[in-house]
Amino acid sequence: MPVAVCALSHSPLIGFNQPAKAVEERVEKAFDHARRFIAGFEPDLVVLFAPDHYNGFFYDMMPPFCIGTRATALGDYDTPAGELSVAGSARTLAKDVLAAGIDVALSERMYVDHGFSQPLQLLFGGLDRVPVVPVFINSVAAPLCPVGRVRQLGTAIGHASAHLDEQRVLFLGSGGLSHDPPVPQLENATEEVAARLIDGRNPTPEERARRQARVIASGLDLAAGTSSMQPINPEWDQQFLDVVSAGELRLVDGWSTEWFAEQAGHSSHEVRTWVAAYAAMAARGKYVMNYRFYEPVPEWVAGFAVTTAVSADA
Ligand SMILES: O=C(O)CCc1cccc(O)c1O
Ligand SMILES: [Fe+2]
Repeated sequence: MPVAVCALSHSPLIGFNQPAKAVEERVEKAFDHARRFIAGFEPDLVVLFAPDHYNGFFYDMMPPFCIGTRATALGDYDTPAGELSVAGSARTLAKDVLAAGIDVALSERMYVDHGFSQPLQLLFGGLDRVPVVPVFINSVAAPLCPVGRVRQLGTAIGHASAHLDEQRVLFLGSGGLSHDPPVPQLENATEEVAARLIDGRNPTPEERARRQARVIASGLDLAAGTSSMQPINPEWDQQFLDVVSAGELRLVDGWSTEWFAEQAGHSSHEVRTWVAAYAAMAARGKYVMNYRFYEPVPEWVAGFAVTTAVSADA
């Protein structure tokens, strides 16, 4: 039963902010490579690990991780809105992961944002092109669980995936790497912002536009060197890719939550989605990262990486 991985950064600023033409072309080539890799693999199930940015998950009920048995994309920025084709295997995976002792939450009405919809759009051409199990990994709403727990979640999903009806499973991770976009934090938030983080579903179009304009502007500032935001950290990003490439995922158990934010910005926790995807892969046997692209793209507020991996014995 073959398995494969694709893990890549996302940025909702793609299509809004224009990096240098050469940069954009290199990223587009990386997307092309990922698309061809996936088309060649022909997955009959995609397990998609992604974060949320206070669009679908709020502090009124914030789980460390959650499997959606149904899911709807909200259509933030210019990503598509609508239902994902969630596979029945979502329920099986939730049951098996719980049985393995990992307390994953379950949602029959999961709302997801660009973290999920962008890779589905970019790699498959839409939200409903492939059966998917959406797995939310909290990567912004402090307090976060130890990253080692995310590794264990990935491991449990990997083991459980071996018993599904679907034969060809792609583990897809969406997020990271180093970046620090202006995502608000509950600690020292104003009353108004706190209310939005606790229960901010269904913002008015004006509210959403205002918020998105602020993030878009932050990318232009970062690129212009006029930002007070934490910069992208290419060294940290390359080291993270080295660890994943070497299959040394256990190292993440020693990485503190504070260390991520200090080194690579608050949103660097989105690499938790990579940890889960690669841990799932590792649970199915030794893997080889057969493609690795990296480029810092300040206009998109992202250390931008695209990787794929296959089983070592494939
Ligand atoms: O809209 C938001 O709150 C944050 C948007 C955002 C920006 C850059 C990179 C990301 O990964 C990301 O998610
Ligand atoms: Fe993100």
